Formats: sequence, C-alpha cells, structure tokens
Amino acid sequence: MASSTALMEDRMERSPNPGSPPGNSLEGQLESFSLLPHKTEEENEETAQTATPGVSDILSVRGETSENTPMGTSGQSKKGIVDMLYNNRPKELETRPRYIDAHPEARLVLQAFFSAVLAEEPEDVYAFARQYFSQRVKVPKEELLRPLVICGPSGVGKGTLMNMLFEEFGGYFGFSVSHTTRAPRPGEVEGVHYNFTSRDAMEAAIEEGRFLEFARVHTNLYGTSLEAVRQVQRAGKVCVLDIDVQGVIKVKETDVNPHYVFIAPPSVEHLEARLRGRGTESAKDIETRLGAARAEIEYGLAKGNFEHVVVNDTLEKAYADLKTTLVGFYSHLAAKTA
Ligand SMILES: Nc1ncnc2c1ncn2[C@@H]1O[C@H](COP(=O)(O)OP(=O)(O)OP(=O)(O)O)[C@@H](O)[C@H]1O
Repeated sequence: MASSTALMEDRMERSPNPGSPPGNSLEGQLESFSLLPHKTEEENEETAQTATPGVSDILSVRGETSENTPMGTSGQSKKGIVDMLYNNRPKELETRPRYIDAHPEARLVLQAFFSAVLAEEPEDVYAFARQYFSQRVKVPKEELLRPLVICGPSGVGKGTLMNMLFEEFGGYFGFSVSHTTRAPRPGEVEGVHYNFTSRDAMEAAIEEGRFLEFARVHTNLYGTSLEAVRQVQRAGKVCVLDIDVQGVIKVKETDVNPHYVFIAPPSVEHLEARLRGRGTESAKDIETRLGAARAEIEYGLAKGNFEHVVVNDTLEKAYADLKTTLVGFYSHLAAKTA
C-alpha cells in the first residue's frame, strides 16, 4: 500500500501527460502561487525568508527564468522542488487519475488564501485560516449543496429520524447556528450555540430580508439567517432546516432552494400516543400541538407542497424511505451507503 505522504503528494500533483502546457505542469502550478500584486519583489523576498521552509520554498518559486536559480533561505531551486514532489513516487500511483485535474477549484482557493495571508500578515495564521475558510471562500452558487427542509407535526418523529441520519451520515449534514437576542447562558459559546445579537441589529437584519425565518419567544427573538445556512453549505454540508409549515411557506419565498420532505404520522391517534408517550409536554400543550397538527398534515399532504412524504409508521421503514429519498436528492451520499 502507498504511504499517506506519497498519496498526498500524488493528490497534489501528478502529470500523466509530459507534453502538457506549462500552466498544467507542476512547475506551472507552483508558479501560479505567485499572487502577490500588492507586494514588491523585496517584500516578497522578506516574506519568503521569514516563512517556514516548506512555504517559503513554494512561495519563492515565482517565475524566475533559470531552472536552477537558488531561491529562498533553504536555497531550494525550482527544479529541486519538482524533484522533491515527483521523484520516488510509488509505481502503483501512476495509473490513478490526477485529483487536481478534476478539482481546479482547489488551486484557486489555495491561491486566494495565500494572497490573503500575505496581504494581511496575521499573527495567528490558524485563527486567520479558520475565519477565512468559514466566511470568505466564495463557493459558486451552483456548487453549493441544496439545504434540506424536514417538516412535520410535533411528535411525528423528526428528531428521531434526524438522529439516525446524523449517526449514519455525520459529516454530510449540518445544522445552521441560530441567532438570538437573549443573553448567553453560562457555557454557551458565540457562533457555536447561537449567534448572540442585539434586538436592534436583528430587527434591522430581518427588515433587510436577511433572515430565513424568525420567531418571538417571550421577549426575545430567535431566527435562522441566510448567512448561517450559507456557512453550512460553504462547509460542503447539507444544511438541515427543521422548520414548521409557517417556516416552509417563508422559505419558499426566498432563493434558498432546498429539497422539501414532510414527515407524516400514520394517523393523528398515533401522533397523540407519541406525544403522550414522550412525556415532555403538559396535557394542555399536547392539545395545542394536536390542534396545530391537523392543519399541518393537510398542508404536508397537499399535492406540490413537498417533494416527498415519509409516513413514519415503523421507524426502520420510515428511515429506509428517508434514506432512499435523500440519496436521490444528494448523489454523493450513495458512496457512503455502497
Ligand atoms: N416510528 C415510530 N414509532 C413509535 N414511536 C416513535 C416513532 N418515531 C418516533 N417515535 C417516538 O415519538 C416521540 C416523538 O418523536 P420525536 O421527539 O422525534 O418527534 P419530533 O417530530 O422531533 O417532535 P418535536 O417537533 O416536538 O421536536 C419520541 O418519544 C419517539 O421516540
């Protein structure tokens, strides 16, 4: 089996076609890291000298004409780097398709990140990278995975089914971080448990249409911002939106373009039994939920409102149906189920 380092190198670069144009060759690709229009050659030289040897080697390969001109503090030449990455590659990797050819966007993302680091020269590069990659990478809209709306009356089993889904497909799905105007409770972390914000700021954002849905609970506002959904999408995950029918109606007015799945109970009697069996609501609360459920089920089963209805009768059958539906929506899940 090939070593992981060898595999990584192979994924970074391997040219099956020795006659390919310079822009496609390893040298051409390394040269394309020279995205430093805001810096002079002297400044770049200085950056190369202060960076770690590996980074400086790559950054210092910037279009000099002589193949063997020493560059950077390590004196590593362009040819030396090419040798370093090309030589000793295990033979068994030769037949693999080149990853980078299928994903030219990887190079664009890294180039932009290097440029940003050199422009801003952050003290804490890890913190900078975290912020950069969570907020600033512009994924083309057509590349983003469509969110998933899961809707159904209270007690139908949405949470149960989503837990099963997250257990099997953990890294593929994510929830957006909600905003709230309430104060953080001990242990709650900004941006993790909630995005804590002021009432004025949140009302202004709602007014500007930057919220997908929101609700007033007592004196506070809670809601899902479009940006929070985008963050999950930019992380390459399907953003799950567990929302009620009112939320669905609002989402349909936006350009979020999710897939819509409704979870229905086999009957209202089943729903009532589950709500009572869960034992988390008062009798009065259960009545209120059942009252709302009838209209929600009517909306959920009406033709055209949802792409698919899962009837949560037997849990295993319902989950299998949900899974098949989701693999149909998101083809990349098939690799996980294979
Ligand atoms: N197919 C099923 N058969 C029997 N019980 C079920 C089934 N699915 C879920 N339940 C049970 O029904 C109760 C309600 O399920 P769950 O909490 O997942 O509902 P929910 O739709 O997420 O509700 P809410 O919207 O109020 O959070 C739970 O006690 C759960 O164990």
